[in-house]
Parts: sequence; structure tokens; C-alpha cells
Amino acid sequence: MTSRIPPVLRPEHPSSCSLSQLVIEFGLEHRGSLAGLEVTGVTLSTDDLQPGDLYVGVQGAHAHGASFAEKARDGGAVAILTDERGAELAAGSGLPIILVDSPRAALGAVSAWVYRTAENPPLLFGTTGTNGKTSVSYLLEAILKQLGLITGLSSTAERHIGETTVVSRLTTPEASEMHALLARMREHEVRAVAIEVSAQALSRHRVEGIVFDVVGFTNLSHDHLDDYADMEEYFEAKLELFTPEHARRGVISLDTPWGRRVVEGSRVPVTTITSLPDTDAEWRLELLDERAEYTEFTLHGPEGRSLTTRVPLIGRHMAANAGLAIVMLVEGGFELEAIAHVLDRDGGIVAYLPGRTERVSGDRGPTVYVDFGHSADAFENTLSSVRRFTTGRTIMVFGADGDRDPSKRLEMGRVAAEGCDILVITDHHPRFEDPASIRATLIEGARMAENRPEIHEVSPPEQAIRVAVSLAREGDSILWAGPGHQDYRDIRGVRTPYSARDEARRALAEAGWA
Ligand SMILES: CC(=O)N[C@H]1[C@@H](OP(=O)(O)OP(=O)(O)OC[C@H]2O[C@@H](n3ccc(=O)[nH]c3=O)[C@H](O)[C@@H]2O)O[C@H](CO)[C@@H](O)[C@@H]1O[C@H](C)C(=O)N[C@@H](C)C(=O)N[C@H](CCC(=O)O)C(=O)O
Ligand SMILES: Nc1ncnc2c1ncn2[C@@H]1O[C@H](COP(=O)(O)OP(=O)(O)OP(=O)(O)O)[C@@H](O)[C@H]1O
Repeated sequence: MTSRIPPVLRPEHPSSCSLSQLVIEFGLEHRGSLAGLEVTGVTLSTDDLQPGDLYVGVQGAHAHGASFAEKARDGGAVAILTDERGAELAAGSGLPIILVDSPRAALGAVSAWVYRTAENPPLLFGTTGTNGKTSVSYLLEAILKQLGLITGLSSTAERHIGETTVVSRLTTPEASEMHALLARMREHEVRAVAIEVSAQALSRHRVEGIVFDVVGFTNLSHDHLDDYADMEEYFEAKLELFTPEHARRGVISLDTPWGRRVVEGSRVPVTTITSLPDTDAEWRLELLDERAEYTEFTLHGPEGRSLTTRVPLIGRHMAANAGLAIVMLVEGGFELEAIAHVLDRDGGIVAYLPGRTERVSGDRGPTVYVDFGHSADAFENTLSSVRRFTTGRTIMVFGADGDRDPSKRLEMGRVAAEGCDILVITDHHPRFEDPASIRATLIEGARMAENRPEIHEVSPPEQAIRVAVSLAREGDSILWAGPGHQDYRDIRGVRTPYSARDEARRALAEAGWA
């Protein structure tokens, strides 16, 4: 049974940890008496605080967390762990203060200690890269389930503890939340966990205190250049996962040139995989059949080993994600033959990925896919797959995130225009930006393409999908890229409930194509 429960999960039966022991263990300085004080949890947000917590005060983008020390005390915090500046801010709260140089950097190790997540850990798989992290994580979880394990998942779309689903807030939760989640998973006898690791998570120490058994790298392309100065800095952030502090071994896709750079920079043993026919790697993915219902492929490995199976998703990139997941499992100790056996038994990988080229249309009328792609590389891959199954015209509906990397918008517009016959440019999450000016940049990008699709500018997206459906005929496909699984739109900081999948289904029904 699937139930939705609040996003910050704690162990149901937390154990108490002595704060005096904690400062001895980590060799930390403190102010105020810790005698007899015990903590049962850790948090860096008063919104998530529970009585008995150690509150960690970090310097944020807007405030220093220690300035909320009194709020933390009133909520039942036992002590605060912070830096020198935080200690000054928290002095009036009367809470005992534990001092560290960087509270964010200390958060993972301290949380691991409090939640005891290093004791008898599950098999841990971490995936990073610009596109495909969620997909690889879901595919890992699916195959692990088919192998008979109780599994856990932490992804942008959802977090899973066995069969329980929890809504996600961040792609990778803060370290305190991550360790609490792992502790909760242990209570439910989870034996293998797939975790999506964003570049931001690595830069912000969110996977500190975790050593993954296997980490995977999907690809790197232009994204998040509002957070990182350039591609080199973005790459360096990802490379951090391939160090002994975070991983035992790695599997690297060479499908983008950055993969080779990860191989060169990795400080843990790695193996490689590619889905490109003209690239050399230890594992090679050969596409056998591409259908609207599935993609079939053979994975060729070292010593003549191979496996042929299907992934219930469209496109070479999804087969590449599945291949990466399988090699990560092999590197994690599973026999390729055992994986092949369960996949044969079940007719392929049994996975449902919410909002990843998800088909929302029925048997009649245009085929409509809702996708989470929000970068030029994602558009290129999904559009080329959609075109392959489209006998008529390809119609693309998309907008771009406001207040997120504006430098990628022109290229998104260009790539979209290059790959479709009709383009409907609309709004996504405008946040605090003017949606009309975001659309103008996307249109400017679209006009840079050599291909000249028909371009429509339609706001808001509810209207845009209806225009796309009204233009479509039997045999045409509509790709609505951007919203994917999301269930809200962010307009001026207000999250309004909204589902592109439901909206697309409604638009089809209204057009008589229910
Ligand atoms: C830019 C960024 O990283 N922001 C993170 C940061 O918030 P902030 O620095 O703005 O926090 P702040 O408001 O200055 O407050 C400082 C501290 O005081 C605490 N506080 C604040 C107010 C209060 O009343 N009580 C309280 O405890 C805050 O929890 C925080 O710890 O610290 C918060 C944790 O306390 C994070 O949740 C928050 O992530 C935000 C939500 C975020 O959107 N992060 C993005 C950049 C991100 O990480 N994205 C990647 C996506 C990657 C992808 O698309 O592939 C991800 O992994 O999700
Ligand atoms: N291997 C791949 N190569 C290129 N594009 C891909 C690949 N896998 C998925 N995509 C595209 O990227 C979109 C997002 O996929 P997914 O959610 O798996 O990536 P992600 O890395 O988790 O993204 P995010 O960090 O934004 O959550 C998909 O909907 C698809 O359009």
C-alpha cells in the first residue's frame, strides 16, 4: 500500500546520545554545561525541530541559523552546534553551545553518530550527473526489488521506504534529514538504497557521513550556471562524489566527454559504460529495438558477458540509464547472471518513473508525453526519441524556470525548435521573474534554429496545452517538457497546486480524445 506522509522522517524509535560523549568523540569545544544532556535527533531548521534535538545553526543565504536559537530552545532543542559567529548570536538563548568551524560540514558526521547510520548500513548506491539521476535511481530500485530486496529511494520526485512513498523537498535532503531517513529505513529492514546526489548537495555537504558502495555518473551538460561560475566549477562539484570519503567504487558513463574527465579525476576505482557506437568503454550498450512501449538493448561487458533486456521507457538515453544502473549493481556485488535471470522472468525492468517521458494519452488521438526535462541536452534526447515514434508532426510545449540559470534559455529554445514541427512556448515556474520576458528569450533562441517550426506563444500553460491539443491530429505527438511529476507551480513565491499530467489529460478529454 502507498501512503503519503510528511517529508521529514525521523526514526520511530530513536536512541539517546550523550552530548558529553559527542564532544569527546569529535574533540569539540563547548560553552555551558553538557552534564546529563542527551539528544535524540539533529536538525538545521526550526520548522523541522523536534523536542530532544541538537539544533545546528548554519550561515544561510538570508540569515544565520543561530539567530533562531531562542525559537529552537522554545521548541525543545537541547543544545546548539554552531560556529563562532553563531555562538555570539545564540548566547542569549541560554542553550549550551558546541563549537565547530563549519557547522554545515560537521552536520553529516554528527547526524551519522546520533542516528548510528554507520552501523550495519544497507547497500548504498549514489547517482550524480546533469540528467538521468532520478531515472537511474528509480531503475536501480526497480531491479533491486526484482532481485527480492527491501529497498529505499531518495530522489527529486519521491522518497521511498519499502512500499511507503514520501514527498521530496530537495533532490538531495540536508545531511541531518538524510541520516534520519536512513535510520528510519533501517527500522523497516531496507537492505539497499538508491540516492540521487545533486551537485548542490556535494557543494553543501549533504552526503557527508555516507560512503556509497557504488556511485554512478550519467552525464554533464549546461545547467545550474547560476550556482557555479562555469562548467569547470560545476564539474568539480560532481567529481567530489568520486573520492574515498564518499564512495568505494564508481561507474562512469562516457556518453558525454565529461565522463572521461571523471575517470581521470576519480580517486576511487571505476569502470566505464557507453551507449555511443563510436566510443570505447568496458561496458557497451547496444540498442536492439525502440518502441513506444519499451526500449530493448544488450549490455556487453568484459570477458564476453552480456545481458539482453527491456526498459519500459522510450529512448536511447533511458536504455543508457538502465545500463548504468545494471553495471552499478554488478559493481555492488550482484551477479550479472542473477540480474539477467530476474529480468527475463519479469519480461524486463518493471519500473514506473513519474513524469519522465510519461505517456498520458490513450489509444486515440495524439500521443502526449509529460517530461521533467529542463535543459537543452534533455530536450535533444527526448525530442529525438519522440520523433522516432511519431508518424505525424511533433509538437513541443515548454517554458523555463524563473530565477534559475537564465544563461541556458536561448539554447533550450534553439534545441527545441530544431527538433519539432510546432513549438508552443509558455510559462513554467516564473517565481519572481516576469514570465513574458522569459518567453521572449525562449522565442529568441527558437529563432536561432536552422529548422523553422511554427511558433506559438501562449500563457498560461493550461491554455498552452489546449492550444497544442487543438493543433494536433491523429499520428502527431505532443511533448510537454518541464513540469514532469511536479504537483505545483511557483508564482511569486506561492506554490499553487498544479499537475501538468492532469491538465494534459483534461485537455485531451475536452478535445474528445479521452
Ligand atoms: C540556496 C540554498 O541552498 N538554500 C538552502 C539553505 O537555505 P538558506 O541558505 O536560504 O537558509 P536561510 O533562510 O538563510 O536560513 C539559514 C538557516 O536558518 C534556518 N532557519 C531559518 C529560518 C527559521 O525560522 N528557522 C530556521 O531554522 C534555515 O533552515 C537555515 O538552516 O538552507 C536550507 C536548509 O536549512 C535549504 O533547504 C535551502 O535549500 C533550498 C530550498 C534550495 O532550493 N536549494 C537548491 C539550490 C538545491 O539544493 N537544489 C538542488 C537541486 C539540484 C537539481 O535540480 O538537480 C537539490 O539538491 O535539491
Ligand atoms: N541519460 C540521459 N541523457 C540525457 N537526458 C536525459 C537522460 N536521462 C534523462 N534525461 C532527460 O532529463 C529529464 C530528467 O531526467 P531525470 O529526472 O532522471 O534527471 P535528473 O538528473 O534527476 O534531473 P534533476 O536533477 O533535475 O532532478 C528526463 O525527463 C529526460 O528528459
